[in-house]
Amino acid sequence: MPDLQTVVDEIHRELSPRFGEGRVADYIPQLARVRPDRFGIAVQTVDGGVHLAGDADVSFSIQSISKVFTLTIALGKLGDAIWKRVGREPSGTAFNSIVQLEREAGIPRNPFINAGALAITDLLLAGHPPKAAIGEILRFVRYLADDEDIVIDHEVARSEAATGYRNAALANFMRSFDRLNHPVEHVLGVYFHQCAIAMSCRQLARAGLYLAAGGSNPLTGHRVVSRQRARRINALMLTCGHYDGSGDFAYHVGLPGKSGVGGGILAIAPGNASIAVWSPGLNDVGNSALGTVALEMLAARTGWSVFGA
Ligand SMILES: NC(=O)CC[C@H](N)C(=O)O
Repeated sequence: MPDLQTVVDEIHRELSPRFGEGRVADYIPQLARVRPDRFGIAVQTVDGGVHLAGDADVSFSIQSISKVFTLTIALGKLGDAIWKRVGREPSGTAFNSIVQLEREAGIPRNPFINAGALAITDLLLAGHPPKAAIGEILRFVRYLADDEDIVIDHEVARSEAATGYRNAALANFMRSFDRLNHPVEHVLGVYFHQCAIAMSCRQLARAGLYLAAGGSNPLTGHRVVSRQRARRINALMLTCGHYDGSGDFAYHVGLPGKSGVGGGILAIAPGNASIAVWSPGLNDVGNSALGTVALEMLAARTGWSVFGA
């Protein structure tokens, strides 16, 4: 096993001529104006090592990566009952697709596509006004990362709401099948705020550590979920975490991962490390283009692919 800091530095150096590749999300101005040549990587190992390169301490919009954290909260509250509301199969469709919802009676394929995340957010609203649900999600992320400085970018949340016609359509459609218990505006409000959480690669890698370390955070000693639950969340990330690019991500990288349209990816090397990369340029399916390449290089050089070294 080569020295991890050397590996991370080499990936950063070798990719630097390609910084800016892909297409930055432009559906809201706050994402459209992010510099496309940003690149950060953070590797947080289960034994406490942290290896950073590039813009690893610059905050970005975690967007759909938040779906891992809301799924974890929902499982903690309701356990396997959540699977009545959302499936566990890859969708093979875009993250914001509506087509399967009609055929499948308003039950989204998995918790990582938008429709599935909205169903999970609806569950988190039980007994809470939207503000409290948002507070709970933020507190949980801070607890995971052991960092009270993580905040929500309210400008991003407002812009998401102003342009969120697709998400509103998905939520209304599910509501028409009686698959949401709370008002559509409440579900959307919470969802837009969870997407607007801003974190750096360093913070994100720390927040994901419980998934790499059998459900507890070895830095804080906190048990977050059971070993079995951590394994299962990783399985969902592997099969569904990159939408209709999940098969390709598994093929090239071989790690459970969750992408966000802000250009971040959280990847888990079970037993070894939690990894966050950020490069805002996206590929055709809306996943970070260079982020995926960086993780492919990391997995190849460390032998961390779950399919074998
Ligand atoms: N892929 C993503 O990161 C999607 C999140 C984005 N806020 C949306 O709901 O469309």
